[in-house]
Amino acid sequence: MKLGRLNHVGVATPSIAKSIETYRLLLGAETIGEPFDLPAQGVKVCFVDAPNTQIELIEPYDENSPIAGFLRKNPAGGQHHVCFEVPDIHEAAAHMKANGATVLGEPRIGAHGTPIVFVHPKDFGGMLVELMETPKGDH
Ligand SMILES: CC[C@@H](C(=O)O)C(=O)SCCNC(=O)CCNC(=O)[C@H](O)C(C)(C)COP(=O)(O)OP(=O)(O)OC[C@H]1O[C@@H](n2cnc3c(N)ncnc32)[C@H](O)[C@@H]1OP(=O)(O)O
Ligand SMILES: [Co+2]
Repeated sequence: MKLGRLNHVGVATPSIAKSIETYRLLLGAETIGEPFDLPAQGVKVCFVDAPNTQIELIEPYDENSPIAGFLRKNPAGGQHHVCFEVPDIHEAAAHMKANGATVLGEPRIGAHGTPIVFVHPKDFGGMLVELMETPKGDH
């Protein structure tokens, strides 16, 4: 297991459109991608570029979204997860499990087109962690 760079901070929002306005107005964000749907992950997604990482705005795709419960508890939205890159997702998931952490499901393809997996917030002091395999060529 080798900890890689902070790829993104996931921020749940009831409205990506409204959040984009806020990031432009209050933070001066200039490079903001086009929002897109990821039905397989139950979210709509939009990336806001910061110089050293990205903010991943996520809005529920439908009522079965994994972030629906979070938004019921936090109706205005909020910081939802942090995503660290790892060289090998299967090795990282096995390492987590071997050390007693709760890996949520099997690796699947995430918003950057590489495999991701989530680790339960109880294993990280209340912070939901996403692991993402470093895209080929970024090593
Ligand atoms: C865009 C695609 C992809 C990418 O490529 O980047 C993504 O980022 S997708 C992001 C959305 N997908 C996921 O979050 C998938 C993994 N998440 C889950 O499996 C669940 O959300 C969860 C973490 C297991 C929580 O399940 P849920 O049923 O929503 O919550 P509970 O109500 O049962 O809560 C249990 C417990 O956990 C606390 N909690 C819930 N969400 C978070 C969170 N984001 N951060 C911190 N803590 C969280 C919740 O408050 C409960 O705590 P207690 O009340 O103390 O038990
Ligand atoms: Co994410």
